[in-house]
Amino acid sequence: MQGIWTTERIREAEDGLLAVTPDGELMRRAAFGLATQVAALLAERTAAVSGRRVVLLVGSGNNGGDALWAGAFLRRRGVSVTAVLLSPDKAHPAGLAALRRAGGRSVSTADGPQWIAKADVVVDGIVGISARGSLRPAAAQLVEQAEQVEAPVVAVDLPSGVDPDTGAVDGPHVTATRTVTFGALKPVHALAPQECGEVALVDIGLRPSLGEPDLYRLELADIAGAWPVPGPEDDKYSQGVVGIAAGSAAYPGAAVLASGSAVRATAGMVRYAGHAADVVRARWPEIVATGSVTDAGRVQAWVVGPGIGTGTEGRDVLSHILGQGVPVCADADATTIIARSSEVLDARDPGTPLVLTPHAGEYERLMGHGPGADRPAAARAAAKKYDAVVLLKGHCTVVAAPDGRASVNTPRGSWLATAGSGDVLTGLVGSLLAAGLDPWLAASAAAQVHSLAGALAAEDVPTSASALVDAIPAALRLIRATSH
Ligand SMILES: NC(=O)C1=CN([C@@H]2O[C@H](COP(=O)(O)OP(=O)(O)OC[C@H]3O[C@@H](n4cnc5c(N)ncnc54)[C@H](O)[C@@H]3O)[C@@H](O)[C@H]2O)[C@H](O)CC1
Ligand SMILES: [K+]
Repeated sequence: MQGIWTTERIREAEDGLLAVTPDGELMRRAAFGLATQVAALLAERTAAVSGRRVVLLVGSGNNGGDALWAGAFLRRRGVSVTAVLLSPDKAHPAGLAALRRAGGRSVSTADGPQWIAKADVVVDGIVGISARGSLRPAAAQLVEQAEQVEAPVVAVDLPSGVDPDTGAVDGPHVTATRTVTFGALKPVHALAPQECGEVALVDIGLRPSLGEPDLYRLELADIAGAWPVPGPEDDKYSQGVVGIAAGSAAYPGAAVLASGSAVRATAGMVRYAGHAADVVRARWPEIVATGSVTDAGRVQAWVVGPGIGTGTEGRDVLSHILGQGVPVCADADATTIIARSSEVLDARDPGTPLVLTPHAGEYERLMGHGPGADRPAAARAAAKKYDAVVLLKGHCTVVAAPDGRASVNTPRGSWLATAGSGDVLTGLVGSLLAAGLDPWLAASAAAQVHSLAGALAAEDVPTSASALVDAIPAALRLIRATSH
């Protein structure tokens, strides 16, 4: 799993490391890694490095210092380097001196546009982890000039104008082709993938001083290791039987999608219980379908909610399932029932794992306010309030556990914004809960498989939840291929 640390933790660790590292050494390590990445992009985009033109947008802090030192390193490779100084009198002195010694030039923001217009690559060294609030006018103007030209932007540490700890964007901001970050990933790198572009991590020896991550991102290899694969001694029961309580006679679709997702996700048995039994049975003959949850046989986990309605019958179904003493993934209508009358949760034995999968609107019903800009904090608050794992859906899905663990999913386009996509996700979560995975890991892995299947089903054109279900095996094959 990839570790992600907040800027506060990064700064603490950097201060510790700075105290034991020769003055300026950390910055030169960072800047050398940055220069290497810029040179690689020049070679990629213009088939040459020497003679190409790089423009540095330089703020008044160490982020600007990184950019200036990188400019000095690029000068050694024959690159023409021009630094546009936002605050000439506050630009990093040692970095600026190094750039000038190496034959680079510096200009004021007034001359910025003419140099930016001729750049092959623009380096955004305006602000890094000490950014506060939206970009100040002069910086915003420079960013707007850079966004107007063809040249790709390389962000130093993180794209300026994007909140380093939440990835929130408020006003003009850099959209980078590549972000070169130092020491460790910050939340922005996982929460704002469009603004960061491809993220390159430069090791500056920070990791040993960092301690436990604040956030995690599952790699495909982590999922490969977690996904249940039947062995010789397995049978249809031993891999975990998941029960699906979803849909109604009027709305069988959610039942078909959630059940289908569970069938595709694992080889274990899937039971369905509800009024859509005939439709589900016809579509998925593998499924043992009954008309009511009280008739359903033993399961190791339940999925409940999509299409069950929010009336007394839906509530009775939810209450019955919560009292079965097995992990439950409550989604859609079940979320609304819990938000309206949380005493329904009293049916749950303490310690019975519960996973809630709200989108922003359902989150608002659960919490009385929207998730806001800091989505890991929002998911953690809901996880604590409901003593449940909370999978907060969004472009970047965040999964938080009551113990504070939080993971950020890797979005792969927005193809999942299609009707029924949530039903497919909840079937995936339930299958992994039935297989006995830690509920936070189950929800985190399901979110990743869901987004991977979405990308595979879409192949860059709109897709549908049914196609998403059919793409689950391809997603799992891709994941398993990473572990060989
Ligand atoms: N510590 C190290 O040696 C290393 C640091 N690295 C790089 O340093 C930056 C963090 O540098 P810092 O000096 O703390 O601040 P910044 O350069 O990020 O920005 C502060 C600077 O920007 C101005 N500012 C703040 N908010 C805004 C805004 N909204 N609009 C415009 N300007 C803003 C503020 O006034 C300050 O002057 C880190 O990101 C790395 O790039 C490397 O990691 C190497 C080791
Ligand atoms: K930056």
